[in-house]
Amino acid sequence: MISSERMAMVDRNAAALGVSTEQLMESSGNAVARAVGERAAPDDRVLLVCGRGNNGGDAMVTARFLDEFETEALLLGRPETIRTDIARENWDALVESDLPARTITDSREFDLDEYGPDLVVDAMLGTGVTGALREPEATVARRLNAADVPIVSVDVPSGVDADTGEAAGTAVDADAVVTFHDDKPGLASLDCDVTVADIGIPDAAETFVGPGDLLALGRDADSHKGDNGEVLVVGGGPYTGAPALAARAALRAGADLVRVACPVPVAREIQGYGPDLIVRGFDGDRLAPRHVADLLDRAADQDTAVFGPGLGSDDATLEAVAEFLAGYDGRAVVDADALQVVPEVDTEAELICTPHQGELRTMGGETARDWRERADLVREFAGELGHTLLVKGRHDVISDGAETRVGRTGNPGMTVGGTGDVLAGVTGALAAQVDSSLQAAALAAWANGRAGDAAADEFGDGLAASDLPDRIPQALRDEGE
Ligand SMILES: NC(=O)C1=CN([C@@H]2O[C@H](COP(=O)(O)OP(=O)(O)OC[C@H]3O[C@@H](n4cnc5c(N)ncnc54)[C@H](O)[C@@H]3O)[C@@H](O)[C@H]2O)[C@H](O)CC1
Ligand SMILES: [K+]
Repeated sequence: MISSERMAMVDRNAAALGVSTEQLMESSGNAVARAVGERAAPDDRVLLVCGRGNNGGDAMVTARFLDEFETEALLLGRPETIRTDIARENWDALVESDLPARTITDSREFDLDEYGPDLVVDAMLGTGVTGALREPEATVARRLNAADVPIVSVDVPSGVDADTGEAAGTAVDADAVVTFHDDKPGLASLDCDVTVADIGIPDAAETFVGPGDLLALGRDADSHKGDNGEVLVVGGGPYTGAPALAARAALRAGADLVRVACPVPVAREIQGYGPDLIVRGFDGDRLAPRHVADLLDRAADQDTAVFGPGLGSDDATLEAVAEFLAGYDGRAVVDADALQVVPEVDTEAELICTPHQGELRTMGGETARDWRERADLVREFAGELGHTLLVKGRHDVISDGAETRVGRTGNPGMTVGGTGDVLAGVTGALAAQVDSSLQAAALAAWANGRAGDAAADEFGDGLAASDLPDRIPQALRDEGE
């Protein structure tokens, strides 16, 4: 099963791998033609009702594969208003090839008897539908439903939400659906025959994080709690730079407000780094259990907490981390020494743990040289922990026990100290902006690696962790093909 949001991501990732949407449309249209071929008799009249989006584009391709039938393509709207280049090219190809193709702009022009079809292909709207069908689609759908003619829908019956199976108004009552790549959650509840067609999307488009995953950002902006997230970084003690790196990275990854909680001496030093960070020190030179109540208070107003950068591994510090997590029920990123308390702690919090392979072993997890084997081990361990794991390596493996993604950006120069702190900060910021922890962690690993690659272009193996944060914004942008 795949949601429409994820499908759009996979589609974009496939294009980044060199499998264009145009190629996918060709396969989709071909698959629909095969399904029609199985249902139609020779000389049958087949009417393809095409909308102006890519769903319609699929059926325009289908028309080229159905020349043994009496096929006619009907476009709802003027060709100039076709919404995508690839759909328009497929329409133009029909017209140029002198294949039967007509357009109507007004539903009053739609008279099914005029075509007398033995079968109708419904390609008015696919996953791009929002709300109730508008005109002329709504009237056309009603007339198709009223006629006694079999309907094969492309991807999803027009007007139906592929995620829920619901329709906000009239929707096509399909006899069969040819859906692409994977089954859609909304189709099961419909009374029709569903065929899933392989359209040649490589597995890599789902497994490897890519530019398509950026679609998780900035969508549904209205539905988010705080606009772009508030992050609390808890770190510092034996190390000063770590919490500052994480905090700066979180800002660059789009968090609106980043607060740092750290020992007073560390706070003084971080404040010297500039005006962007809101730093508040706690007494002493290490995190200790006496600080926990105040931290829980502060964390309650944040979207995410980032725990670990530079905290060290004093017994009292680890005890404080465990106490914090036991009392916290929000979303938190846990990194570095703080990771070792995770397996023992009983928490309501939703954690994203970012160990390297050594830290993973300390947590009780197993690892393997081969990334595919490692991905299986990480998925099992994430399932046992009940948290999301982002295991760093040449291939970063991200899993929540159910789904697994792999990030393959980055370079050997990134083994320098501090790049993990940057990643923890980016993860915290993205976890404050994206609904799914898995998605946030996957995107963070990918963007951090890209920032590292951009830094390596300039500095080679001499790159420093502090080169990364300012390269995060570009790394979170889709530069297109
Ligand atoms: N995902 C893939 O890998 C592939 C999918 N393909 C097909 O493309 C469609 C989705 O195409 P898209 O252009 O995004 O959207 P639609 O064709 O569904 O809609 C187009 C257009 O319609 C307008 N619209 C939205 N809501 C309504 C409404 N209620 N009434 C009228 N008009 C409406 C809106 O402007 C939309 O932009 C997918 O289903 C597959 O069939 C490709 O083949 C490539 C591979
Ligand atoms: K459709």
